[in-house]
Amino acid sequence: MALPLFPNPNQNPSFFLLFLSLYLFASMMTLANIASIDSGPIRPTTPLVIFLEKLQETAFQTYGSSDFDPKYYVDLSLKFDLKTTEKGFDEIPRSQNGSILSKDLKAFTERYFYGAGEDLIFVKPVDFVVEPDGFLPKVKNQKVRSWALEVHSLWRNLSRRVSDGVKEHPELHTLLALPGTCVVPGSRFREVYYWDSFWVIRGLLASKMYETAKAIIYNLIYLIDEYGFVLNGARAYYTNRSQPPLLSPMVHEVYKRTGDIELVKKSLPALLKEHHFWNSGCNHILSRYYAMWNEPRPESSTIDKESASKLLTLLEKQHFYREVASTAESGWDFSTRWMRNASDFTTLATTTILPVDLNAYILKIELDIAYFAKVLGESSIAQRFDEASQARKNAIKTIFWNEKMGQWLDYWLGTTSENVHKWEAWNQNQNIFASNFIPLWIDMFNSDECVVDKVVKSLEKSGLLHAAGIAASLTNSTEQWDFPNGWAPLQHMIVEGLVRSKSKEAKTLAEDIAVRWMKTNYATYMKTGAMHEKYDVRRCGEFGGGGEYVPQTGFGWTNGVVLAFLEEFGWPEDKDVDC
Ligand SMILES: OC[C@H]1O[C@H](O[C@H]2O[C@H](CO)[C@@H](O)[C@H](O)[C@H]2O)[C@H](O)[C@@H](O)[C@@H]1O
Repeated sequence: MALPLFPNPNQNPSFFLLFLSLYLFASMMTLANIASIDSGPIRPTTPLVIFLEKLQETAFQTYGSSDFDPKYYVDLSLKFDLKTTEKGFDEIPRSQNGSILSKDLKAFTERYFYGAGEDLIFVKPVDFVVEPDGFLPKVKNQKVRSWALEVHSLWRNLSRRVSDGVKEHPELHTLLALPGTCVVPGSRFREVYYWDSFWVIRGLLASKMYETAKAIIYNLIYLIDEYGFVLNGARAYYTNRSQPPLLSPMVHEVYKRTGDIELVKKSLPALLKEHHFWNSGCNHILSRYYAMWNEPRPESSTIDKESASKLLTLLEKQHFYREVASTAESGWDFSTRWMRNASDFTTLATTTILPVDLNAYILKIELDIAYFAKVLGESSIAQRFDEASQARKNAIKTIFWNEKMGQWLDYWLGTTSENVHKWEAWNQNQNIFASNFIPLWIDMFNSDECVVDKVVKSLEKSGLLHAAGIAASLTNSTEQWDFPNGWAPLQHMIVEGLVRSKSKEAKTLAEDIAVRWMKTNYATYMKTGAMHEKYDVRRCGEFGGGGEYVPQTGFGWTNGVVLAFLEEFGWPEDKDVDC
């Protein structure tokens, strides 16, 4: 969702006056959303999701919280129609207080459901070969090369197609009927995820698997055609929100390697729709995350209800649930980045934050649309998006850039009519997060030598750099997108931004970060036979993260970033493979 924002009057006095009158009317509308408790849009879910949530709740009460994964229940598919299943559910024997015996619930689920993930079929991608021609030419070290080939082979373990049953009877599944080959993150994430797909594609390109990369893009375009935007993931319970919008760079990267003009032709209308989803259409705009949902997330319903239990009124709970879903939309679920009070999860305030990274991604969409339009000879679209990208670039500079820190900072909107639309320095969140460096990924910023110089110095002394890469934040919280976790996407975007600049110092830093990350993954893989979605960045090579680890499956975006880094940097001769 987008929000018009005033320029900083100190930096841009002329813009300030120009927008003052236009803004008064718009701000009345905006304030209604921000100041009141939950007046936002809702996108209803399906009867199946509602029923599976009921099953999830029952399972939680019956089996208890130990090792309980609520998502498992909303991933089940039905053997019979919903009415028959509901009847079977009502017939489960219950004691006087309503409780159910474990054995009865187990018998019910076995009789009425297929297991989670059974509606996705393993496939060998059409373009997979054991050792692709021209695979990672810079990797000479034999030990590293054979590891890289193993990582490459993991694409077979992560590739799926949606079973015909889903296409014939979508009402029996929460899985959505994507048309082509899918690559899933792995572990409990059995379905396609939006932003994960970007790093999966980066790795597939290093693996020369162009057809699979295109199939992923066409799946995401299918979601835009069906729903108007790319969903968080390909499940019926994800239809109320998106995820960080990275379709345009996926198309750009694949086009660069293949020159496939058909791909660009088919992508452009979808990207225009997606851009519309993230923007209200007026000039000079910055966007925020805003889910169309104010109830517990179905895939985590038992957890969300527990978190909301200390809130007293329904309105407070609804407001909190929208913040939770909106934070999931950010991909950073969860982090103190989005909390007013770092020790109180119920103070999530994501919908009142203008996030640096989201706006960098939307700027990239605008730049990519302008580029694709030029390739296709659509000059009026090209011109419109050249202008839009200039406007957003200015807004990013004006609202987010902090000269003293050499970082771009999230901007917190006020909640009263006096302060919501007035730029104030103290509304910039001065805490250090990896997201404060993401605009460097955009060429408009990494081509500015003065900016790069400041950002490199700032990153070096930020405290985010550790033995295993870049931490998500400096706050030592229990939230997974905080210290001590380092995530593949953050390593990659920052490194790529540094590499694209002209600065030698930036390139050296990029290689240093990439090598730390690759060594961590190498060591973890040697120790455990897999790579994980995130790492404890304090300890080199030490597996760290929640969630189960599945040998030989790896994790989609980690595999992708490792292969992308090996392609870019090789394995420097003087770097030992051991941690
Ligand atoms: O389990 C519930 C949440 O799981 C997802 O979030 C995490 O995994 C995703 C897949 O790798 C990743 O894209 C995201 O950044 C992670 O935080 C899901 O995206 C959430 O919406 C969901 O509630």
